[in-house]
Amino acid sequence: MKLLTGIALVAYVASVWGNFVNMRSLQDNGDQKVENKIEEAIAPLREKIKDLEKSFTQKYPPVKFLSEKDRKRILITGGAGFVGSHLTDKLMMDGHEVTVVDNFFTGRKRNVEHWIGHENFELINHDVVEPLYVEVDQIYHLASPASPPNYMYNPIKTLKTNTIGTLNMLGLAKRVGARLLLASTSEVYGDPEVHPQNEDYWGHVNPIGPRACYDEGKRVAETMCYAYMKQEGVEVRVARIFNTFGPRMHMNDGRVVSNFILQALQGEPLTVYGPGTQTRAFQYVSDLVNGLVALMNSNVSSPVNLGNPEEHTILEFAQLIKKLVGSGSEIQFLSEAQDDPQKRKPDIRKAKLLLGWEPVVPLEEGLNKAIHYFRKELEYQANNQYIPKPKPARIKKGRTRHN
Ligand SMILES: O=c1ccn([C@@H]2O[C@H](COP(=O)(O)OP(=O)(O)O[C@H]3OC[C@@H](O)[C@H](O)[C@H]3O)[C@@H](O)[C@H]2O)c(=O)[nH]1
Repeated sequence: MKLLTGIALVAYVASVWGNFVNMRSLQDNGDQKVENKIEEAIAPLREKIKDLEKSFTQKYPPVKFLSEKDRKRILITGGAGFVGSHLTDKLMMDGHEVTVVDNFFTGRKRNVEHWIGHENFELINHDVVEPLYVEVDQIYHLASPASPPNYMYNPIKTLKTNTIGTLNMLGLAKRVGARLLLASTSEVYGDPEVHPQNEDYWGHVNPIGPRACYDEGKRVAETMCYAYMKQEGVEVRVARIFNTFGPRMHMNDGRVVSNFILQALQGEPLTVYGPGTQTRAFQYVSDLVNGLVALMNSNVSSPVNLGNPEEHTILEFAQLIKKLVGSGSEIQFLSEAQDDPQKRKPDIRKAKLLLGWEPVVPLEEGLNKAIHYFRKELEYQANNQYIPKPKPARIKKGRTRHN
């Protein structure tokens, strides 16, 4: 009897336990399902938090470490512009401390935004027409509108930037003992009677034509450099920059490369001014930047041409861009721009001999990079519903403001 009762009791306890275990596992399964549902719901939130964390921890392009002795404090005027921002990238990545000064007339914060917050980088919104007080070892003086439509838009401002602005920067160089490199231009040769142009050629410039604000502005800027060198002992370098192109040219720049690429990409006619027989030679921006740095750090104080000597007519150039874009755009011939230089090609023997520099990026390779850049820009602008049309190199009617 006792045995039977014991067996019944054990059986009862076992069945109660079994039920309990079953219930627990049912409950566990339920809990698991709820947990899975919650996990599913919060997974996208977790991803969002990860993205936010990433955007807070700013990542910079890789920067070399330079010892105190080798690290220079470098000022770049116009450093948020097309050429200036590529120069900023190179000098930052080489490990220097870079201060960019720009008044954002043609420069854009976007061009240097990837450095904002970096301990070696500083961005100052300042117009070089006003004096500037900073402690630096080298000054790359690039500030000036450079495309004909931009520099003709406000000729008085262009003159002030190239004259007063250059005086201010030379004054700064003198005060702090810095070396100054002036970004001069092939436009100092005007509509040249010597071909190709070497540094000894004095040029052929119309002093009262529409281009004079820039051409003469840069010529007097060169004069100022050598006056400060002779009279005050300031170390100067003068780069005569020939036509340059590449990513970060402004959509509205109005120079031939950006105009043709944008027109070809949008299926619009490529606007050739005049018959298209005028010639130019185009260098890719990275070649120019390497040349500028080589010149700054050389002992060559006389002017040096920096450009790619591969010369093409503007019509050939239009056809090449059409081909590379794969565009069906027509070529449209418009009236000739006043005082447009008819031939231009740099003689770069001096740069080769004294700096060991010459361009290395083939034209088509550079153009493909620029085309890729402008294609992306168009997509970006389309998403923002705004596509600026390139301005033609015509003088604007009416009064412009200058300050
Ligand atoms: O849409 C266009 C734009 C320009 N052009 C022509 O293409 C040639 C090149 O014109 P750009 O405006 O690109 O440049 P430019 O050679 O006139 O001036 C440039 O010279 C060297 C640099 O210092 C400066 O960046 C800039 O002043 C000119 O003959 C111009 O008339 C066109 O045929 N169609």
